[in-house]
Amino acid sequence: MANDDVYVLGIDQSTQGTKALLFDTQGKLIDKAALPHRQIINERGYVEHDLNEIASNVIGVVKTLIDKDSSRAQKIATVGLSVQRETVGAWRKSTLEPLYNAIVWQCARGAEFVSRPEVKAQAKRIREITGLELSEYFSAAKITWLVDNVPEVKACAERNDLCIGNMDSFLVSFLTHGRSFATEPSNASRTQLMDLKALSWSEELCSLFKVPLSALPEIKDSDSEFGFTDFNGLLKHEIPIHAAIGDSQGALFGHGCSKPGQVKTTYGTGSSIMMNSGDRVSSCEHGIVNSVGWRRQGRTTYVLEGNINYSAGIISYLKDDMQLIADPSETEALARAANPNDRSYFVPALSGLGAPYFNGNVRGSILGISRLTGKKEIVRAALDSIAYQVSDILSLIRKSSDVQITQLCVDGGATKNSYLMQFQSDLVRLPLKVPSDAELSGKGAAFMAAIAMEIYDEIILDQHENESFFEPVADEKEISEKVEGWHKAIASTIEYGL
Ligand SMILES: O=P(O)(O)OC[C@H](O)CO
Repeated sequence: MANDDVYVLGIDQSTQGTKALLFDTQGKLIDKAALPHRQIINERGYVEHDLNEIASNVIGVVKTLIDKDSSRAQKIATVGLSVQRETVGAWRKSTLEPLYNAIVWQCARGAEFVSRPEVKAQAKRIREITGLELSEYFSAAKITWLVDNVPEVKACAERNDLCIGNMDSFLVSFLTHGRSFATEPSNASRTQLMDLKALSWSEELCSLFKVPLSALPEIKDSDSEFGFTDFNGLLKHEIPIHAAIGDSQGALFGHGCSKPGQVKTTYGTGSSIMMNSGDRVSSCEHGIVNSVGWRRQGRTTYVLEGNINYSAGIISYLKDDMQLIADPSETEALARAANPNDRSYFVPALSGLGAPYFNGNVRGSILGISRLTGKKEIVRAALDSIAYQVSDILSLIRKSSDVQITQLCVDGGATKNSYLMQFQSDLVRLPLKVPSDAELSGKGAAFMAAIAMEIYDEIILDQHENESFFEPVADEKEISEKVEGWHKAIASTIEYGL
């Protein structure tokens, strides 16, 4: 088959849904399909996903693409998988039958275990081994919960019939009908079970978190051949799954941030701010963690990352809960029309504050209101809070690394808001690059697979079309006064919350 007659597939299995993206040999996105899945949330706030529903959606999105043009069934040459991170499942090795729903990254059910004194006493050691703060956010404590609460998990472990893994290894198992069971370091580094330098499972941590080591997948390079699939007969032939990556790292790769010092921010419900930190694990400030970006052809790229609990999600809150707006697109005009003399701040601690404050008890606030403060000003303060939080994390990343940052690449729905993008650029004093393509995570996975298969040349990572830029223009003194006000607002909110 001539190389100009092939397509590359990216699967983006994220928290809210599953997408299939089809790229041509020039790397142009030619079609996509998406399916949502249920968010299963119980009265205790535990968050789960049905693994069978997700597996069937992966097939469903590929089917939609094939149904539109059946010639695609023989032209797709490879697939890369990008997945929500930390979410973890357990299934039978022999039948692939899930033993429980996947426990989603947002789910705090591991909190009791990580707060036990004997576990907390290991926090420093855990950080030394994994680069991560001890937290129920990562997969390890979620697995502990599965082992302690789902009898079949223990029983299958005893019979050597257990697989435990993140969404990448689950999909690899499912798509290859159990012939492969493998993960890679960008996902494994978010489990809190992987030795960040050795890139292997830590026996010490598996024992601490009661994780049966033999049930964990093999850790391969991110651009390895993970096995072959024909998507349950949808394709005319089996194709190699030639990349797997965590979605945030996939977006970094999709942005083309392949050099140290390159940074991206994703504006989702929360935000991940991530910098390529090169081939070494850096020492970093409290609030920032080290993870693996990817390992390709035997070479590891590390990243520094900070996460915000509530960033662009505040726009949905304005719409659904406060009912101040009918549609997110209204926020830009409202913010631009806001009174410049209004000094109100919106601290969006709707589910506590993440990095760098890490305070789960604090509740949100709106401060500094006056007769100047109305709907427009509240909307602007909410948008500004997104940019302030990103800027706080970026300051920590800057302190953690001596590599100079020269640009911030951004993605996610909120990048359409040019008021927000301009304010972000003014705050971080960096040019912002907004790509025209919205699907950075799936693109990153697809491109990684296609480069590994020599369908694309590495140079494709630097080729972007129709991107837009924002340059810092605001007066620096004015910005630093605003930032000072923001930090006072945060401090007062935390004081009240405690
Ligand atoms: O599915 P997303 O895009 O919300 O990303 C989830 C992250 O990977 C969680 O760490």
